[in-house]
Amino acid sequence: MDPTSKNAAPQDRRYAVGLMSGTSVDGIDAALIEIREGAASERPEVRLIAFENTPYPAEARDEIFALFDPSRATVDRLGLLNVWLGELYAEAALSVIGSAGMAPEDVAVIGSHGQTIYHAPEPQRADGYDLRFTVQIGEGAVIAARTGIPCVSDFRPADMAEQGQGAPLVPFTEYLLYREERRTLLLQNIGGIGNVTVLPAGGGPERVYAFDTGPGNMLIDGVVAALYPGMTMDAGGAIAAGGSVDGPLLDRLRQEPYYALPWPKSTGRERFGAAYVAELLRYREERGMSPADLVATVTRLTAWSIGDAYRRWIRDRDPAELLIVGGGGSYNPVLLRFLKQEMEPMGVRVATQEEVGHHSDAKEAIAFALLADYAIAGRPNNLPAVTGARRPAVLGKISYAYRE
Ligand SMILES: Nc1ncnc2c1ncn2[C@@H]1O[C@H](COP(=O)(O)OP(=O)(O)OP(=O)(O)O)[C@@H](O)[C@H]1O
Ligand SMILES: CC(=O)N[C@H]1[C@@H]2OC[C@@H](O2)[C@@H](O)[C@@H]1O[C@H](C)C(=O)O
Repeated sequence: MDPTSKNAAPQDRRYAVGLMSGTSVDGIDAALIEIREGAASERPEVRLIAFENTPYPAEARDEIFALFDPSRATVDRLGLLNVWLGELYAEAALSVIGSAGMAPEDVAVIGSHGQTIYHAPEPQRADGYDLRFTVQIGEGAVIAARTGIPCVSDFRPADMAEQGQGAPLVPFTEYLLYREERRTLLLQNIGGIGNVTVLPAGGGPERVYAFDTGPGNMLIDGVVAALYPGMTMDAGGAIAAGGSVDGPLLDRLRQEPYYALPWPKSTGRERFGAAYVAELLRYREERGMSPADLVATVTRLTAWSIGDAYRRWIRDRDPAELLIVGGGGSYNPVLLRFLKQEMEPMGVRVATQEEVGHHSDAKEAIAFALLADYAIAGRPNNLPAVTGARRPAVLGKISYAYRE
């Protein structure tokens, strides 16, 4: 094929960087991957070459949290943080490339998820239009300018423009990379929010579905940060291990209407953020509950919500053999123990990404590298069955770099 033709196949072997900064705002994940076209280009082969996590500077982290409150997210602050994060993301990309002894010229594309500041996937009626929007910041033009590498960013709006939820996007790459002929797999990410992807045995892309199960670490982190000054997470589940689950509170929390909503559905801080945590803290004070008991209870709730999602929406249609847990929650042994107690009686084995030969932390960054690789080639990279979009779309906005 003429390599200059518009339809030229992408280079056989290429390198891409993926940047992810998730809803828990713990930092920037950067993955450098090698992509090779698989047989008949059906399944790309991906190899992780380098991975780094750079914590956000405290100042930037504080500003991100401040802007989660829409009344404080004025255009001047949002505009500034957008380019500020662009600088931080560019540094993270250059650093992971350097760590592998490679140069920016070796890398074909950067895919940057950005920082979600606000997500409003349900249509809002205005002027006769049904409007959905989502705000991810971290300016792609800055990333491209600093690195000299084309950057694909802002992936979600193109899916929403087709009436999709704009989330979750990672199932597209999970389908490419994990699907099996004989086993139905559940891929459960426990980040800030929890989300599950169902890959039915031997099924095509139209059989995949995925949705947010509810809180991931968001409630655990929120409660810990409020009750244990200086801490941002329940590292190793140490606090939950010393507490007991409060049955009446757990029962009450299970009534949250989100769990009973049918998919497609997605959620975020708007539902399980500061206001929700403030209510939990009030309840604890009124009842004189110990801090550790509250942490244990929200840990149990998080595991329950994952089991509940399987019981309610998945088990009857796609009985699964294995649930693979990824995201920071897989480093919390108490959460994992509770999750096993939920899933194993239903015949689903629980394993971590590491236990099946992958990397929990790098998974989403790898996904955005691969999504960018599709975007830059003009190939559709959403799963309409998953997001609810009415048709496939090419997600991501491209900022080209000027190369001398
Ligand atoms: N050693 C650990 N012990 C307990 N919890 C941990 C540990 N390491 C990470 N976590 C939890 O994982 C969270 C970060 O998870 P992750 O990086 O997967 O989230 P994210 O990518 O920001 O979120 P999302 O996937 O929802 O966008 C931390 O905030 C913390 O709650
Ligand atoms: C709007 C947004 O940032 N959503 C995140 C969030 O964090 C987990 C879950 O909620 C998922 O829907 C999504 O991220 C991943 C990367 C996704 O789109 O697949």
